[in-house]
Amino acid sequence: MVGWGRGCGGSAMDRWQETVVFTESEMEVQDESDLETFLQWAAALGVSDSPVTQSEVTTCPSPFCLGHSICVSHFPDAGGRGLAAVRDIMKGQLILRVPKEALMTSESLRSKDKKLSSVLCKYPTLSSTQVLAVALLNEVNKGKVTWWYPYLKQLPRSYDILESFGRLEIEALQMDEAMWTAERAVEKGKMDWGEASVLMHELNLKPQLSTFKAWLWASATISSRTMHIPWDSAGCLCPVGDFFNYAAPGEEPYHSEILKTRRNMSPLCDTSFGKVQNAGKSIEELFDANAHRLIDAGYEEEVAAYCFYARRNYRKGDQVLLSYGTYTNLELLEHYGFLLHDNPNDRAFIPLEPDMYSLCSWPKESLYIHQDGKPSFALLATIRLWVTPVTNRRSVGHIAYSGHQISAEHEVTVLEWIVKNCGSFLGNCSTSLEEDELLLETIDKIQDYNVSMDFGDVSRACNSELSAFLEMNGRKLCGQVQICRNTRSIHRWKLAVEWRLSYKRILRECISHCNKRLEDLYS
Ligand SMILES: C[S@@+](CC[C@H](N)C(=O)[O-])C[C@H]1O[C@@H](n2cnc3c(N)ncnc32)[C@H](O)[C@@H]1O
Repeated sequence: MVGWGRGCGGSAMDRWQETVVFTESEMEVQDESDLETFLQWAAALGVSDSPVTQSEVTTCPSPFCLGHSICVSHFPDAGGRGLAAVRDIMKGQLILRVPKEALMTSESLRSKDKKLSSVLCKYPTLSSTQVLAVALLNEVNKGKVTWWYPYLKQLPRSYDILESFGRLEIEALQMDEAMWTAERAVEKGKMDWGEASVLMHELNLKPQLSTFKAWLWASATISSRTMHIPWDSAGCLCPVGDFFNYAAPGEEPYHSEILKTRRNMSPLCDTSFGKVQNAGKSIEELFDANAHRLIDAGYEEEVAAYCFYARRNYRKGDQVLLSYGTYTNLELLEHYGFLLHDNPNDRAFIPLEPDMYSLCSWPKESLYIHQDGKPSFALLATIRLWVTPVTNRRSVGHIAYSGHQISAEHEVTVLEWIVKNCGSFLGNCSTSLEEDELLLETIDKIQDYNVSMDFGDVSRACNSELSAFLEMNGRKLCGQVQICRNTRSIHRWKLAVEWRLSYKRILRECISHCNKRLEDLYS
């Protein structure tokens, strides 16, 4: 348990600054009284679902409620701390409003800190995300005296985004594409930190707040919690608004496409999707006008607040969820440090012959397999052309491009090609799908760290992975082992194994999808 202000050595403040950022080996436990203090702080700033001014803020019915719609609650299987409906909520209703004064942005932090502002002016080449990371660490450096203290104490102590993955966790991803994404994220983190180090030194940050670990914390806070604002590409930290856990957006194609194009703007950027024309309307009119909007949330200039709306109906007690955007599981891991076991937007790629990529004009990223195992339109069309003799491709190209099979006989070749390639891809992985399932069970047992256990069931391939992992954490694998207690590291390893397993399951689905189609064609 993280001990706020307890234990010996150093001041309580030093320990807070250390634990808020660095605790890797211990369970995260949020203190209820801190949460209550934070919610009172937020309510005093006008964080509520009521379209009222700060002076009119009403008292909350429960210490963990904000306004009349939501309260902070815990959802162990769906994101941990989150927000629950305290009444039945209708799609489109306003559920939370966070005034601009309560948003933490680079601008708001700079404007109240002359030193930060003057030092930042000397480093105009830093990216807006680097600036926000430095400003955040600078705020943590102030300890209890910062105005943001109640909010900062609510931030997670550590994160599981790819940038924070170690060597073995990266290797556990197994697929080149994912390992490369993780390596790139780590390198980028190191580079960003290196570039900002001089500035942090100039700000006289405490040594523990200038380390790469501290940087990772700030960077992950920004990656997983900021919301889109129009005036700063780093986004803003939105107290209470950042307690909403994620639900994948619905499968409506129009919706998904738009979200996709907006995704690169900022994490949680989906939240400004579909802004309505608000000019000249009163606050009440604006809230009514939003009843039929599609979006979850966005910053609304006219009311100077971040406003959140229910994207569907909720029953009292349900978790109210937010769509941060359309993400594959790898993207969720990269930006948010979690994945969904049933993610409708997940996808898998199989290696194709180099010439196949140039065969059609579709981008490489469009040649994938959907989560339900169906090949994407572009992948299927590409394979249909590929298995066609070169001399015939010109004459049948238009059929392939239109998404139709060229002939039943030809389609058999296409489907057999897919089955064979998915199969050989799975066969080339260092562990099988079944071995990964078994390994996950073992990791679950390790996480139950009160027991000493037998690893007899783990396959040879997974056994070496398990040994390497335990050795890295100072334990030896010899039948019965004492359980390693680096819970964070185990959790990341588990995420990596879950990720590769979900990837392999897509390929297995693809094989059975193609086999079913083949049966139909043979019959
Ligand atoms: C914006 S915060 C949401 C609130 C967060 N649970 C908290 O306690 O502060 C985003 C983080 O919540 C977690 N999260 C959100 N949705 C999740 C989900 N559906 N499943 C698992 N974790 C989720 C992830 O750790 C993610 O990085």
